[in-house]
Amino acid sequence: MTRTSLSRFLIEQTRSHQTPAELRFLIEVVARACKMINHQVSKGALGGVLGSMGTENVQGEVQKKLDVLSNEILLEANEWGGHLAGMASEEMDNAYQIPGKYPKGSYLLVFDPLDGSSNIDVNVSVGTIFSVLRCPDRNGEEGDLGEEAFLQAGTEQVAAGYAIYGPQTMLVLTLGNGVKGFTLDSEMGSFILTHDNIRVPETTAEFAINMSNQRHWEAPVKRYVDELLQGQEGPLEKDYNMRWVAAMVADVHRILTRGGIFMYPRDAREPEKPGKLRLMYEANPMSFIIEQAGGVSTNGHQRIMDIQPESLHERVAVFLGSKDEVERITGYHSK
Ligand SMILES: O=P(O)(O)OC[C@H]1O[C@](O)(COP(=O)(O)O)[C@@H](O)[C@@H]1O
Ligand SMILES: [Mg+2]
Ligand SMILES: [Mg+2]
Repeated sequence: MTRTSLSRFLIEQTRSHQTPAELRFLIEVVARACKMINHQVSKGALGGVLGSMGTENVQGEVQKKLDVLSNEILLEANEWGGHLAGMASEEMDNAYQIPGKYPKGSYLLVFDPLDGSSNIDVNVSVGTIFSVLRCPDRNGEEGDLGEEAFLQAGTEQVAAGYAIYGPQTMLVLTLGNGVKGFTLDSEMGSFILTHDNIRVPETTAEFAINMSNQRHWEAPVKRYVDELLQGQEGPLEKDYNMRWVAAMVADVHRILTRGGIFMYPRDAREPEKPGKLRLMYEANPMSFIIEQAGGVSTNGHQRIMDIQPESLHERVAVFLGSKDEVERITGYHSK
């Protein structure tokens, strides 16, 4: 059986003029960093990587040792590539400019270095989410690459992907022409194409939401979940199953594999925030992947990828997955 590695796949993309060489190189470097993170994650207690750092990130969340380590791995791997102008991460207060005169590379990389970090210490799947944007053209002007350069709608993404560190380590990638899944062959040290054309089934009987927040939800979400729970006897006339891994990567990966709807609505716990998940690091890359796989992604009111970000660490409500279900709950928001 001939196997297509991620490198081979990317080379073919460049040969057929679908992916610029610089972007190919950037994805290769990110994939290499994900392999290194995978290695650290898999060491667990043996590597002394479990537990908290005792610090907080810009969003006031306690940082795990692996949050910080994964962030450092991604920064270091990408710092000298020449293809990037800057990076932004869930774990850094401000955007990071590649040292040297601006502009340098053509792209910007944004990432959630370790998603689902509450799962680390209990040995459940975690992941890395990333998104690639073009660096705005500044006509050769020098100076700091400010936060504004990153504030681009999700529709501007040129690539997005995630790595999932689970029973198998996989890299799922879109370059804007469908979604491919690569499984890490750890003996060879390479990602091998195993899922050629990932598609989200249009209908589903599975949902994912943190039910413990039910009393804080807004009316449309309460109504929809109540209908799901009524099963056969309710208006949707079928029984639904529920799953919640508490790592967006793992929940989205399941939806890409067998359909479903993922929801993290805004709620009354922190009414001033539009949701928990981060627009730039989580919602936009996952929305790009889901849409490229034939699914739908909204914040209940509009397509997530159409939202114009106003700040780097902006949050957003998320409803994504199988078309019929996402359209139903989005419709409930307008009633
Ligand atoms: O614990 P909760 O509130 O259910 O939240 C789970 C959500 O939080 C997140 O873990 C946030 O990600 P981080 O671990 O990167 O902060 C999502 O992956 C997941 O969907
Ligand atoms: Mg996350
Ligand atoms: Mg994270």
